[in-house]
Amino acid sequence: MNVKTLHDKLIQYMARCLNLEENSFVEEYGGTLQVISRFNFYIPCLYIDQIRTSSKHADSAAMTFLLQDKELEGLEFEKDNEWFKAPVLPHAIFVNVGDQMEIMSNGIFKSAIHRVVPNPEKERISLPLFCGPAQHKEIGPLKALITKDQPAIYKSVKNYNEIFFRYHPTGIRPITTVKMT
Ligand SMILES: O=C(O)CCC(=O)C(=O)O
Ligand SMILES: [Fe+2]
Repeated sequence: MNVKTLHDKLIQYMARCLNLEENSFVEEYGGTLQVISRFNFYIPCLYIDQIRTSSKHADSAAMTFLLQDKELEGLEFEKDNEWFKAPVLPHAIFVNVGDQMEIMSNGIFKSAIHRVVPNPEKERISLPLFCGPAQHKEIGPLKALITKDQPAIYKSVKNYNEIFFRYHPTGIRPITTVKMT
């Protein structure tokens, strides 16, 4: 199964979980899936507290597929102000919800806040695939998820990656800048 097939299946199931027509998210993407891959190589590092704090983020993508280091843990997720370690599961693909899925689902699927804790002695690698709509496509909360009781909480956006990389280094959580006021 290739990445597009896996990705599209997953967002079809996610649409069905919300009682939506199964292609609702696929159609919001406008027919193009953009996949950006990155190879993360973490050198041994003693500045554990600084890196732990500065690496906190949620991904800009809609969905991230992440292949983690086969031996070394390091990834942690935040829930209710507590941090939880992602286990080392060789060859497993971790799936994260990113900001663009939070926007399209009108806040129902929350983007996962995570961070990486460096190891003082060993190198670590990871390979994320950031999947989302093409950047020229405007996306927003799906119409079927906007009601009188639950109005749109996010604005429609284009090129969210640009917004993300403008705000992320400043410490402002990028998704908060596209909230309805
Ligand atoms: O290295 C990891 O396990 C996570 C990397 C990550 O969160 C990212 O590249 O956005
Ligand atoms: Fe990430």
